[in-house]
Amino acid sequence: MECSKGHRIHCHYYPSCPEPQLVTGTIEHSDAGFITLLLQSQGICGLQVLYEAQWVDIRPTPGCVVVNIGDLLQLVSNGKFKSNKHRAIVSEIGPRISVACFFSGPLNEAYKIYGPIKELISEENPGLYKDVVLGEYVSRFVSTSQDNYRALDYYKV
Ligand SMILES: O=C(O)CCC(=O)C(=O)O
Ligand SMILES: [Fe+2]
Repeated sequence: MECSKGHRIHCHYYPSCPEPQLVTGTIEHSDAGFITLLLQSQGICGLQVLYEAQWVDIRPTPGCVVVNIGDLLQLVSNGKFKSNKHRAIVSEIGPRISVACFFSGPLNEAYKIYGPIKELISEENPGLYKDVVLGEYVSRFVSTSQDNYRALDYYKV
């Protein structure tokens, strides 16, 4: 599927803050691509995942990388893998660094099409998503990422 083609690396630096409850580090979102590998600096907790309507801390563990499932993997797996909602909060104890590597497919191939894998679709398991054209999907993601709506929602059958 060429999902590792065109990966991007984002480095985040969250300064410490005396009033962290007043500040957002990274707003609630799910990642748009297939998979994200996330490395966190040790000692300070910041990443939280939404699980059963609660924000759960994902503590940095030495030698471990967090693997986040993204919206495109949810789409091609016809919902078998579910992308997770997450956010990053800031801390009063000190600054935090995270490095995210996004595997989002060949982003320079605007006309690349992704859809639910045909072998996963049957009469009992109908396709849940329409095909997406990668360039259009990325534009939708950029224009919807500031609200609570995901680009993926546009492609539900
Ligand atoms: O800084 C973090 O732990 C999360 C960053 C993140 O979710 C992202 O870059 O998509
Ligand atoms: Fe993310």
